[in-house]
Amino acid sequence: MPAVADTHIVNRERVQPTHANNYESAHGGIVMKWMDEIGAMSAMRAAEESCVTAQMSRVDFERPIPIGDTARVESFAYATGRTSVRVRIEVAAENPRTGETEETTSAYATFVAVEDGKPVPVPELTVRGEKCEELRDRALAEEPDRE
Ligand SMILES: CCCCCCCCCCCCCCCC(=O)SCCNC(=O)CCNC(=O)[C@H](O)C(C)(C)COP(=O)(O)OP(=O)(O)OC[C@H]1O[C@@H](n2cnc3c(N)ncnc32)[C@H](O)[C@@H]1OP(=O)(O)O
Repeated sequence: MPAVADTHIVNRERVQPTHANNYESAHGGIVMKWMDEIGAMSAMRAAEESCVTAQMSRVDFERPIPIGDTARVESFAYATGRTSVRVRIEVAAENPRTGETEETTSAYATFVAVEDGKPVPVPELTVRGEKCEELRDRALAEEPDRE
């Protein structure tokens, strides 16, 4: 049975001029693509199945990520439904020389486990350890209302 900690994924992308908007920082659509990809990996760990993106909500672009910085994209699954997995995704700009970070972007996303394009049940997500419980509880408390 997968646990929240098993779904934690971190990836880094160096922001290159080809990723940029007209303001010398990462294009929002590119950041969202990175978030979608890493979030999907967390969902797949939780679902033990292939997953597709059903919803990306409350994408907050709080700070830009300048060209030359590293985008550190981090995600974890915090809840499951019958066939869906809910994932928290956070991005920080990281100075590659010092490792100093600043939070820039975040979102909540729902992925659905599929087989041949049809939703399939996911296992229960367990939570072990105080830190994971805290992350799960905060995501549940702060996630946007679901319809
Ligand atoms: C060789 C190996 C390679 C491995 C490689 C690994 C690499 C790893 C990197 C991959 C990285 C990819 C990352 C990009 C991922 C994409 O880009 S996926 C492409 C974009 N997404 C799509 O095309 C999905 C299109 N939508 C659909 O196909 C269908 O709407 C869905 C999502 C399958 C749902 O089907 P449906 O028939 O509506 O399902 P339904 O039975 O009504 O509901 C099923 C569940 O979905 C939920 N749901 C449905 N719609 C929504 C919604 N809009 N919002 C929230 N929840 C919803 C329901 O609440 C329900 O949840 P549960 O109560 O079961 O938990």
